[in-house]
Amino acid sequence: MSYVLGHNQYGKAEVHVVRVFRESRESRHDIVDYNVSVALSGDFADAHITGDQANVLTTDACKNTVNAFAKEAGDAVRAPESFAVALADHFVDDVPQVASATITVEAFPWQRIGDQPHAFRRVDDYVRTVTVRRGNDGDRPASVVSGLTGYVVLKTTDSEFHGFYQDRYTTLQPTNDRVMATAVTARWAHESNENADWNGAFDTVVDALTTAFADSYSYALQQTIWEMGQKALDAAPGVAEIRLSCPNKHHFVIDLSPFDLSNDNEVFHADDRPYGLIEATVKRSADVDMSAAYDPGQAW
Ligand SMILES: O=c1[nH]c(=O)c2[nH]c(=O)[nH]c2[nH]1
Repeated sequence: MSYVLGHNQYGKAEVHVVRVFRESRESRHDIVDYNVSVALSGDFADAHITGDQANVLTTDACKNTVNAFAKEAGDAVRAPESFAVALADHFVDDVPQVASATITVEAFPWQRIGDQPHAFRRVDDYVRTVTVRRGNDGDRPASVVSGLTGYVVLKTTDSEFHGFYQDRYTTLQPTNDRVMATAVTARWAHESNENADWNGAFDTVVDALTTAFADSYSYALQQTIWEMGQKALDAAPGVAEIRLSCPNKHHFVIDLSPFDLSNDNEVFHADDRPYGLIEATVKRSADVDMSAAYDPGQAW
């Protein structure tokens, strides 16, 4: 039998690097905290087929590159998007056998404590995410997808769910007043890989998502994420589409009648599983197809 080697990629995963920006010990410091993964494709078949490693840039060198770029890439390091673009450009432009690079970053947010110049606290509201993909075909500049995951939001009313399809397994009672909660995962694809203010653009989208969740009256989580996606596109003109993935974190009203207590949507069991999983993409037009930008490796 003869077989064919299909898509293959390799690199160092989860290089966790923290960069402190400081002029001196006394100056006001800033930090970024990134978990970076590198995946390279190209002329690497021999490494698999014959065991010849002549073309293999070691994953150890990939790790070293991430760490060195945390210093060398200057202000690009201040945003995970520009850091990932700098890394992708380096691997594709400077390592001849690399045909494409996918850089993914988890950026952990830190907040200054008060106005203290050197002290920070980790903020666990969400983890910011970035995927940058770059091929060596000049017509395909790096694509940039920003995002966040684990952003938990809840509203205590202004949420209804009724009028749904009934079959013989349907037992859910309709409601015109319920808690709605979710942990938002959102990823949005940019039209360009250049932005003078990636961090500001990220904050703009998060603010739009949050405000839309809070302000929209909901007849289903589906309707809410459609609102959230639209508001994000309204706020961020450079975003071509946004993908939302939102678990419905069910809150069930606990029956307190055995204790002669009323419960007018006051005491809930916060269930963790199973959960409804509601997902949607909101695009600027039907023609937008950004699928390759999200692909973890097969599309180039
Ligand atoms: O917002 C909701 N969407 C659903 O599709 C659904 N299904 C369900 O059981 N509860 C809910 N809530």
